[in-house]
Amino acid sequence: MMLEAQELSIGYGQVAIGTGLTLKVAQGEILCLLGPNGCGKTTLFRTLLGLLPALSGDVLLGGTPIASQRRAEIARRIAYVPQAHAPPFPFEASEVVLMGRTARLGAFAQPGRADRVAALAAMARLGIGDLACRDYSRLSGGQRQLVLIARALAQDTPLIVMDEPTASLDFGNQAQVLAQIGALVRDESPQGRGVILSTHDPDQAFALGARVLLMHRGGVMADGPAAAVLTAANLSTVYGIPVTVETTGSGRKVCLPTLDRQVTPSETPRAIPVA
Ligand SMILES: Nc1ncnc2c1ncn2[C@@H]1O[C@H](COP(=O)(O)OP(=O)(O)OP(=O)(O)O)[C@@H](O)[C@H]1O
Repeated sequence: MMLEAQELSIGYGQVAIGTGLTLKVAQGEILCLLGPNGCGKTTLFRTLLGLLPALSGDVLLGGTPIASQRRAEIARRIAYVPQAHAPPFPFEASEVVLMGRTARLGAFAQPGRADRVAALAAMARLGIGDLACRDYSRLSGGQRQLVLIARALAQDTPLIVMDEPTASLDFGNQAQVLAQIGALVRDESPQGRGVILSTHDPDQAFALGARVLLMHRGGVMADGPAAAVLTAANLSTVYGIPVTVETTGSGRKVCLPTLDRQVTPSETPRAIPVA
């Protein structure tokens, strides 16, 4: 299963947020999307999932344009972990996870016992079995994020798209979730799963051994292995601050902003009017 986009333009109405976006991710791969606030990562995800129409270009899921696929069909191929928000209605956390099973069943189908078992197993795997009966709307931001990741696991798809999956997690849970993402990609079905995630922490791309797509000024600045894309020069250009990339004693690369030589904050990209 492969998700790919060719020369995609993304945006809202007549206003393009990004253009010329070409990317692909296959099972067994992690693609890490990095770019400043407001550069269009969430917009790109919503377009890749068929939730927002592309302004131009195609999104192919399993070789077929996503616009021609039914929602239940898409939900069997790709799960989405959005940024966690408080929902307007109270649900038990396990019911939220169960929605991952319902999504793949299609309209009117009811989840059965096997679906409930799968939902609880996904929660147990992420170490949040004890949250099953808690009111989701009263969980902390980080607990909600873990519930949404469990929902994606329960959906059991070959591809998962995660929008800043570690954003509201504490230090320990960030490491736990990164380890889970690594495991998901490696040890599931023979081909593994594919994951696309966005993050504001370039070190995570190194930790995951991910391929990186670096967004800048409405386009793709670079796409390739983390070590090739996350150079001091590229990071300094994209984020507008001096950055060095160093190697730790254990051999992992880390990115360090130089705090005493701050230049201008990275500017919020302006929308590109469609001609
Ligand atoms: N529904 C909408 N209608 C019009 N413009 C929108 C809408 N949603 C987002 N935008 C604009 O699109 C641009 C890209 O937003 P998006 O949320 O995709 O960025 P992002 O890279 O995910 O940001 P962050 O890193 O801060 O989460 C922003 O300028 C934002 O204001």
